[in-house]
Amino acid sequence: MRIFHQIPLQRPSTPLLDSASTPDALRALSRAQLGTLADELRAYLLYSVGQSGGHFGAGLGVVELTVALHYLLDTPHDRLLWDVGHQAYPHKILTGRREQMPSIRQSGGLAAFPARHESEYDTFGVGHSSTSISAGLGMALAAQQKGEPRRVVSVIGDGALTAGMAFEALAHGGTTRANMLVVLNDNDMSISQSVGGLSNYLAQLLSSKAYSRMRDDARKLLEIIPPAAELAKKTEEQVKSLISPASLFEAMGWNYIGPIDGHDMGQLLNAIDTLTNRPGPNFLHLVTQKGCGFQPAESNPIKYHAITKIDPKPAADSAPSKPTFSQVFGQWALDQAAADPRLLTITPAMREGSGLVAFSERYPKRYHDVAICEQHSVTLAAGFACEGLKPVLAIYSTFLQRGYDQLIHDVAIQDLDVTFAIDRAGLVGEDGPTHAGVYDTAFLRTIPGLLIATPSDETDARGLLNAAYQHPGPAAVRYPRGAGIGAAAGSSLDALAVGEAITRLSGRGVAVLAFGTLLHQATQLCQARGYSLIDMRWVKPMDEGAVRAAAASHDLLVTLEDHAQMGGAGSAVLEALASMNLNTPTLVLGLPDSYLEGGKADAMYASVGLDSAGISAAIDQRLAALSR
Ligand SMILES: Cc1ncc(C[n+]2csc(CCOP(=O)(O)OP(=O)(O)O)c2C)c(N)n1
Ligand SMILES: CC(=O)[C@@H](O)[C@H](O)COP(=O)(O)O
Ligand SMILES: [Mg+2]
Repeated sequence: MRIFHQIPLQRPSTPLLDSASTPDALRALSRAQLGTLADELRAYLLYSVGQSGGHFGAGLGVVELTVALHYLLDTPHDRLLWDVGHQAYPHKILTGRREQMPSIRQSGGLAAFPARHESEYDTFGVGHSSTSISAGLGMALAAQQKGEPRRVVSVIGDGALTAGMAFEALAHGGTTRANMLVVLNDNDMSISQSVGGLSNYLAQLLSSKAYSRMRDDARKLLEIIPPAAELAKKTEEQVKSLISPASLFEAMGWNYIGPIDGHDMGQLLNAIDTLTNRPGPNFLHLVTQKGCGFQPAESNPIKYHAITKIDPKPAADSAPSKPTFSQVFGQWALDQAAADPRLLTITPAMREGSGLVAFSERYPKRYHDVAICEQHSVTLAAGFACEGLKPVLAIYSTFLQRGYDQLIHDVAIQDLDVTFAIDRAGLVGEDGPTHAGVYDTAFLRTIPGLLIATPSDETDARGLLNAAYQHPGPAAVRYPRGAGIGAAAGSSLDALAVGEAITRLSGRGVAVLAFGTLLHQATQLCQARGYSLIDMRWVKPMDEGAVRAAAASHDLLVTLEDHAQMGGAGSAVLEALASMNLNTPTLVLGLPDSYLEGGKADAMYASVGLDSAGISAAIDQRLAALSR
């Protein structure tokens, strides 16, 4: 295998890859050519992610696997599913999208993850983890019911396998006769280091005698396994007797083979050929390296989970960057933890993104990475709260969707003291619709007793985190990806008053009621036109006094939020007005009832009229309509 030390800035020469522009063309190559093809694919992947930015280490780790799967399967007739989909760049390159790769994650470009509308080779849309076994099983059982001969392969990482949903699917699949192969891509990494009992268990499988024997003896056998289907059964038994320890997966009804080296093309081809031609549920355990073939990513897979695009001429002295909301939260957690020994933090596998690296180092015993287990993270917090501790769950808005029942049933009904630090609220940009945090206000505000705060800047983020934390029941603070306006967050542990809005500008005619950081898109307009600007701060409890006063003294109310228009804070204002029997005209500005493809977040907001110009135009239009 060729090892790279730098990301090529020039398009590499890839003659074999050029000739394999579709899976059909790939399948015309000889087995002996596949190693070279993998090297070229890796070179192109490095180049194209350098041009576009995006998910990086995971794709590098499945280059050989991707080649082997498309070589052996009759894709797209046979179904190939990628869990999460952040490792699917090599798959996109091999399935006719190579020339578009530099556009991935950009407006009008390729989607960040497999997407059914993008290609017939993308059999299942993803972004969130741990869905591939369930969806693959559904496809395999459908093929059975329809009497269609079809192979189904789901590729899942060791991180994604930690989720309960993956185990629900394994438990079901093992009891069926579905013709399906699950490939476990075990690189001992999630975004951070893999954690938990499953990770320990997989490590045990690797260090078992059987694996050592495989490395010493069975490699030769695997290399000579005849691929023909009629010999599959026999060779499989031979392989199993040599390299398969009794495993949890076997106990669940899966025919487990492995672990084998996921970068060894010969072993991969033989094992996949054998197992995709064997009826019933099969499970292949691969050992791979995240970032494989790119030395800096091999040494630091956390840093290279995803990268920004390579700037060929980086600015000499760029201004110091503003802290992100995640960093503001991380600093707040450190400060609050120093003041209150009851505080602990929980993350479902998003330590880096949530700003908790320093906390995990400073307070290792009060820090809990529960792996990709959002449901568990919510109920775990409930358990801590029952014992008088003060759990703070840092969770992305989009991933909290997974823990909705737990939030209602385990936390809110029991009025437990859990603080939800909801990161990535609003549009997240390049990751696109699967990761948009634009539904949380709607699904949270229907839950009795749960407080919801929407800071407009860093200072308020801190003050509202303090308020949520000091509130003796469940409370959520939602804030967006990236940095805000750069307001000083300070070091105060003082709470902002619960349910109190603040008037930022007092004016006439129009009152903008803003929830969250989009407030700043309206500031200039309000100043220029003499409108009122009210920072609502809380969706729940809503400051009804402020709404009533604004309604009484303005001709038009405008609500503004980085959330779905339907069911969001604007809807809450409309409900408040109705309950107060007020009928002041109200314009609700939020995200439309559609899925927005990924791009730069600012441009995405602008495209739906949620930038200064769009807000101004919408207000003018409504004022004109009112004056008719
Ligand atoms: C439900 C859900 N929670 C969290 C994430 C964020 N996330 C994306 S990739 C990833 C790590 C996945 O690890 P693994 O499946 O082992 O793949 P690897 O990156 O190691 O190849 C996480 C936590 C997600 N996409 N979906
Ligand atoms: C695939 C996935 O879910 C994560 O890798 C996600 O892309 C991280 O997003 P942030 O960059 O916002 O942390
Ligand atoms: Mg992994």
